[in-house]
Amino acid sequence: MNFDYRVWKHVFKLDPNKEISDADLEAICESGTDAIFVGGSDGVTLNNTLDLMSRVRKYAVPCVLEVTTIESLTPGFDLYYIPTVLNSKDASFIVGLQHDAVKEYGDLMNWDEVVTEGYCIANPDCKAADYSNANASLSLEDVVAYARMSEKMFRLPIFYLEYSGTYGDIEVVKEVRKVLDRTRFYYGGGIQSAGQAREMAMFADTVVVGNIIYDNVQAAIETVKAAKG
Ligand SMILES: CC(C)=CCC/C(C)=C/CC/C(C)=C/CC/C(C)=C/CC/C(C)=C/CC/C(C)=C/CC/C(C)=C/COP(=O)(O)OP(=O)(O)O
Ligand SMILES: O=P(O)(O)OC[C@@H](O)CO
Ligand SMILES: [Mg+2]
Repeated sequence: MNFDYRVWKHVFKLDPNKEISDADLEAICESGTDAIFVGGSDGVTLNNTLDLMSRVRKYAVPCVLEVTTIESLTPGFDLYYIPTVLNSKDASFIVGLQHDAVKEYGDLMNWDEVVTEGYCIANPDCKAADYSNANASLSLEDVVAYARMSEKMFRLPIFYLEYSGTYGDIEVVKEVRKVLDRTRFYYGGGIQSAGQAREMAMFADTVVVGNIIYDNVQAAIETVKAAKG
């Protein structure tokens, strides 16, 4: 197990609001992926988060909570990924919810476990865009500027290009690659096959695979080797 998120090339994102059988969960956790992320954009509660965490914890794989609601925060994860939605029209999703959480938990926090993700949501039709009130109809130049801001202005550890639910534009991914050096480049959205995982992994540092887990677990598992090479 390697807990250094800076070397992860492939991660699975499990949604606490979705059912997964024990057999499929075992296959996912033992697939050779670098980490399991727990997160979703709706229906995430403390109960379903705790349930999924305890099931993933049976396996020797790093387990990360991607925090989308303050109610689902719980100890027990290896790392806490905190999104800031760079292209939100609502300051709550850029710094507001994070401010509320740090006010409440600041004294308890182990900052070594906290990793901030600069999210750029590029699929206007996804739930995450709706939930965070993002201006997700972006040109290539818009996305590249958010990537540059993440690294050069805000020194964020992660820039996350989020196409949740749809396969992204490879030309955009290629251009983002060119402007990121120290900030880690996460790509997520619509990966349904080994070929797509391999294509995105040529440019992104870390490939995130989500929904296909629930539709075709075998196809999901094949993305691991494809992304990690
Ligand atoms: C108590 C305790 C254990 C404390 C530990 C200390 C600690 C780590 C504290 C953290 C403090 C902190 C700063 C917390 C942040 C709190 C918070 C609520 C932040 C908000 C972050 C934010 C802007 C969220 C919105 C971003 C977003 C929309 C993400 C969605 C990404 C995603 C999961 C997309 C996929 O969704 P899905 O449901 O799968 O969608 P589809 O159905 O379309 O596939
Ligand atoms: O569910 P998919 O479309 O694979 O996207 C993965 C991840 O980026 C969602 O936050
Ligand atoms: Mg999903």
